[in-house]
Amino acid sequence: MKRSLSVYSISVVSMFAALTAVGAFIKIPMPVIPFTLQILFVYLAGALLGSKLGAMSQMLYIGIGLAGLPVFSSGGGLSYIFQPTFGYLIGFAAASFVIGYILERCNQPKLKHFLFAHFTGLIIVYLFGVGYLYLSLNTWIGTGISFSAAFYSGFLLSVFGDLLLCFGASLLSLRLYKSVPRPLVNVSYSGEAKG
Ligand SMILES: O=C(O)CCCC[C@@H]1SC[C@@H]2NC(=O)N[C@@H]21
Repeated sequence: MKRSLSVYSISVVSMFAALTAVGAFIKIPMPVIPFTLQILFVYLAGALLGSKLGAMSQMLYIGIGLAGLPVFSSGGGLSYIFQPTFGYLIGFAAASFVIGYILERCNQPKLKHFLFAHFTGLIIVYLFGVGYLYLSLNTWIGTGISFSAAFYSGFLLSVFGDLLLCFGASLLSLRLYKSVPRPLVNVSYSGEAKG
């Protein structure tokens, strides 16, 4: 069966790309890496849109930013791939995919499933983020940083806030999960699933 993206799924993918951009504007400046709300929408995209569309929303977000719109926490443009925070953005796409993938394997996900999926997503975001931060600062940026300093500024300073968001996103997903028609790829705009 050929699966096509419905107007509804294109709309929700675009909406989550836009919400992640809003999350980038809500930020608390910190040394090296700002604290932002982007990860909240990564959690929700994976949980509510599923693996493919969740990842698509984040890839759309990255694409819009690389195309030049200033939707990232420090602007946008193709050269953003050289920013030390670019690894987190790659992590967003990977994390939303994995969150959706985990939840697609649960028949009726409960709070513990959302918590587990979102926590896994958090680990993925930080693996990409801290790895890229360390690599970029020690190569093309040339500032030179020890791994413990990268771990401190790229993980420790923000992870507690992201754990709170993980909990909040899990509660919210539990409430909203049933109201999102599934599978989203072949749902018409009226919300009816096509055979
Ligand atoms: O340049 C960007 O737009 C990406 C910023 C990434 C910020 C990361 S996401 C995980 C961690 N939690 C935060 O609040 N900030 C960092």
